[in-house]
Amino acid sequence: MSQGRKFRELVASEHPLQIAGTINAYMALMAKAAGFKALYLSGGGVANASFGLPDLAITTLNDVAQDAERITGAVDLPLLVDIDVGWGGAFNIGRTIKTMERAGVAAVHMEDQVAQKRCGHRPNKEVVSTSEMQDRIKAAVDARQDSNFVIMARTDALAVEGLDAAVERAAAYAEAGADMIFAEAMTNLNHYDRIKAACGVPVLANMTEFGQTELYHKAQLAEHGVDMVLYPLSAFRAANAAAVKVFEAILRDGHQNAVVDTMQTRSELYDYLNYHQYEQKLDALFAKDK
Ligand SMILES: C[C@](O)(C(=O)O)[C@H](CC(=O)O)C(=O)O
Ligand SMILES: [Mg+2]
Repeated sequence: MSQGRKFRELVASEHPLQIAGTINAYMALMAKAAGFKALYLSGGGVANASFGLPDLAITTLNDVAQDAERITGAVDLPLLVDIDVGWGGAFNIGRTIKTMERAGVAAVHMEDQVAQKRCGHRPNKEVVSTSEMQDRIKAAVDARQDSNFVIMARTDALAVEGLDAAVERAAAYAEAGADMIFAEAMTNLNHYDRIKAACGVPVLANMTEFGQTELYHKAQLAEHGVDMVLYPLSAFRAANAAAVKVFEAILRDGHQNAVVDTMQTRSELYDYLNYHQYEQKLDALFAKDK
């Protein structure tokens, strides 16, 4: 079964499907072990973590594809990838879709912001016209090889044009061929009901922290028409705060004893990596004559 098909089946069977943001392959292994069934590669995360850059349209297709491929190479769960605005015109978008499919990705989300995009939860966003975004979607749909590969359209319009416009856009994007809708930066639970009723396809809610949207319970979201709940950077933010504490403690104390208890142990690390199995294989392959 293709990864796209797996993703679609999960969306249909989980109410709602919770999707874990995993900044790299090792995080993906941990999210799978914790029980998540679908994973996410954040565009902001690639910019921040892999490049030390802000989420402001600085990273490119190849940057994101490389990180995506590292995750799909390590974990077999379906991966949703943030492709920002698709990185160009129709043929660029087509190339993006083909590259993501080749990288083993299940689904992508592409947004209706202008090329100089911003984080969805920051001020001064601008969106392209509805018809321009419909063209982006048509180019993406046309380029996919597997008809189950998921093209999700994200609308950032709520903050720019208001709810009615965002609802209309969601419907227009589904009509243009988007399989699913990412309702970005909603400020009320009822917004999801409106979007869902208008577009008639599965809807994603973004539970990113410190943004415009309250951190709702998954059951509340499901009651309001949400099919997928995204936690794009939750583990990344937590790991970052932990790292800062460790750096500060080492410099302050001259040793790391005060923070060792907060660390994942060597044996836990090895469990996630299946380390011992690799070692045993080495030993079996290259047995030393004693
Ligand atoms: C989902 C998102 O596009 C991402 O890149 O992870 C961001 C998340 C964030 O900045 O908190 C967004 O919502 O724009
Ligand atoms: Mg993003």
